[in-house]
Amino acid sequence: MRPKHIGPYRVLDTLGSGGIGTVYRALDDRTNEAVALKLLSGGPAMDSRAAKRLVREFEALEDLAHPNVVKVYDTGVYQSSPFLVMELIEGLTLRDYLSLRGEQLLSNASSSSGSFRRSPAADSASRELDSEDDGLAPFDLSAFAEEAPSEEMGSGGMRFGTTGSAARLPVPMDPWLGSDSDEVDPLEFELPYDVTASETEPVKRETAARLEELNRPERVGRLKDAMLQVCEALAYIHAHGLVHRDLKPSNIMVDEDRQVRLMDFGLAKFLADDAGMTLDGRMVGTFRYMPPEQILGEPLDARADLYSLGVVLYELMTGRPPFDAKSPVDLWHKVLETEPPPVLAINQRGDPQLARVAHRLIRKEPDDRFQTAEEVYEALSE
Ligand SMILES: Nc1ncnc2c1ncn2[C@@H]1O[C@H](COP(=O)(O)OP(=O)(O)OP(=O)(O)O)[C@@H](O)[C@H]1O
Repeated sequence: MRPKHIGPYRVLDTLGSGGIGTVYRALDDRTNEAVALKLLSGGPAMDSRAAKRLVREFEALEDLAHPNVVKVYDTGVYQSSPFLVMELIEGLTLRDYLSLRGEQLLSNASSSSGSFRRSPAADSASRELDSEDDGLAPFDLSAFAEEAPSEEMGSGGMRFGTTGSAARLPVPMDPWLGSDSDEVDPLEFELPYDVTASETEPVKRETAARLEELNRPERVGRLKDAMLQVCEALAYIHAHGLVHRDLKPSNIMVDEDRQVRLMDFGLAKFLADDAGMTLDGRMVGTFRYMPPEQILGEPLDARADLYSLGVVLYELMTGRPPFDAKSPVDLWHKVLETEPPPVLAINQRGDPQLARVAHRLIRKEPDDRFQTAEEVYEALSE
């Protein structure tokens, strides 16, 4: 049940749930200011001492201040669960922002009174975009999709080892590979053509239309601009010694002024060790965006985030992830052993510069990638 009050914050409604908790829209009783409050609950079980310890670590996030990084105002413990109070972003996730309907929502917002409040209707409309308008991969169909499992896949959450869906290396746990994930086909998204087939393979009409939508100059311009802002945010958090570890489109929001905010940075660090594992061996992060070194349980650095950024860019350019599979083991195998189809083989009219950047970001060896977010920024600006 939704709490009415969490500390001095009056809970107004639920913005959504993710792998480690629920985000509420709330009002600070002291200032009457609207905030977003993230109450952690899906992570490792903890007593109030552990929660307090975690909150003390979260306090470091309050010192961060950057226009592209969501502001953390406050932290606390509510019934043994840590919470973070953040700037409330009235906006869309990056994927929705880049969709046609997202564009409409944004232009309506800026042409009206300027208030861009995500209504539940807008949220559900934007969720539909993935399957209908945007031509994007069926994130919601795969058990290892990046989007909120609680909303779209029942109990299929896997991020931060959500209850009943934990995965350990080297052997993924059975519940995760159970019947639910077998029933859905994460490869349902149709490629414009079989990349292994002859060049004369006909391009399906509706798929060509989807690609056309992905390549609209307005959309590509917004994609590039958003990527530049994400690079600025990453450069900032990396300079502060943080690795995001769970970068994905739903952790990137864009407001009506087209200002990007990176969310959930640093949380993973506090929930996992250097290699991205929790104490009980569960992986922190979202499988689809994990670099090889994270899959292998190796220590992570800022270049892990750059890999995830590359997956995001690849997806947003092609409508499908670079690696897709029906089980985590297959996915990990592909990430470790195979090369993804070239962006421009899937989307022939994709922006070549962006495609080059995406491929360099998703190189398997961290040394072969761009080494810093600043380098990515420069490559995108060329
Ligand atoms: N500061 C914020 N302002 C407005 N909406 C937010 C804010 N933080 C999160 N949200 C929204 O709340 C919902 C849940 O967020 P949450 O971060 O819990 O989920 P997630 O990103 O899907 O998963 P994960 O826990 O793996 O990051 C998302 O729809 C997100 O856009």
